Amino acid sequence: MSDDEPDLELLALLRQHLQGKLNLNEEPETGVLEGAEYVYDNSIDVALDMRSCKNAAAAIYAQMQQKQFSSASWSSHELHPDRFDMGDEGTVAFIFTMDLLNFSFWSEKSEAERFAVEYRGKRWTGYWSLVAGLQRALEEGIPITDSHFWQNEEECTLDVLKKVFRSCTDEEMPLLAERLACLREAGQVLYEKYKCDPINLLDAADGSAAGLVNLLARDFKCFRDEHTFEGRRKPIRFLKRAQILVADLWACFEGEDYGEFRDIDKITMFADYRVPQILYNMGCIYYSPPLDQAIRSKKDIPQGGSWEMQLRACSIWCVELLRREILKQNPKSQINAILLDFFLYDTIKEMEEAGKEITPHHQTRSIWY
Ligand SMILES: Nc1nc2c(c(CN[C@H]3C=C[C@H](O)[C@@H]3O)cn2[C@@H]2O[C@H](COP(=O)(O)O)[C@@H](O)[C@H]2O)c(=O)[nH]1
Repeated sequence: MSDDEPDLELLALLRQHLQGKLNLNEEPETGVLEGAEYVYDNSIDVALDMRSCKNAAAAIYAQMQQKQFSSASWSSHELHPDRFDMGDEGTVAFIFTMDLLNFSFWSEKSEAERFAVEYRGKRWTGYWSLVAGLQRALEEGIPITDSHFWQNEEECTLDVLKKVFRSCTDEEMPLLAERLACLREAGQVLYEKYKCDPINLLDAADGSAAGLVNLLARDFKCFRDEHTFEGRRKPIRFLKRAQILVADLWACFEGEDYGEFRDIDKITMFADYRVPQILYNMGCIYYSPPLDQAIRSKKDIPQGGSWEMQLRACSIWCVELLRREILKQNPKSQINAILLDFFLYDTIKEMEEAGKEITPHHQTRSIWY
């Protein structure tokens, strides 16, 4: 659109504002917490144990203090991009690509046989296989974080994506075709609306975390993680990858530059398959017998079904209650849902690494988490 052409979308927004239908000065909301509480209030298969939540809040706070857990912990992971090495634009492109593809790494195979990426002399599984694959691809000269590449159907093929995430076992990364579709769609949307660069998306969000989450959900189908719950007219919004994208930017840039968001505390826990697992193992949430049995016997839990919706929403609500309890016990606490979530994810991974006896996470194969 040339400069002298009127921006019809902006004119429509201004007209609504002048008619009092829309307050442009109003800070945006994502609606995630409201939806989570609604599902929690209407859940029969997932419940919260308040006594355990109180105890867990105290234990978590003590451990976070002891570890001096902060947004700086993000960059301490050896595979996460170092923004000083990669440059600001390269880092934003990396994180955008990473959170476009940040879903569904779980495997039914053994540790030795499950999908794994070999990089820097180590075998990386789960989320870290994604990060390792991206880092390795860049080192091999594959422009995997460039949206022009994603749109090039001759160059960015399924075979190239298989190479990017090639496994050192016989198992391939799950949902590779779906991951390619996410890259294609994102490339197309960035071309149409954001001059091919996710930096322009950040500029459009104008420093609002909720605003950026809403832009991602509005413009990218592959970020629009919202689903109906038992006939409720308004969909329940989880927006997990849109939210973790904002959180990863905030943590990587330590709240400055491309990580500066005035309303970062509006971001909720990210409804994945790991945090519900640790909340269950801490006794904070518990399940109806049929759901408990299904998870323990590693049955597939259908995406979008009532059980899965309750699992995701009640976990968001549980982390919100933990955050409030921590604040009540420690009025000076600066812990937001992001740091709590990151800590819980890292903790369950450490427990698994240490061979601790933990019950399985729920198994839903989906592009949403
Ligand atoms: N709620 C939540 N979900 C998270 C993460 C992360 C990694 N975040 C890093 C950044 C800062 C933190 O300190 C972490 O080091 C991945 N996931 C999700 O888990 C699943 C992968 O599990 P597994 O297959 O076992 O690796 C998959 O759905 C993935 O999207 C998190 O932090 N919170």
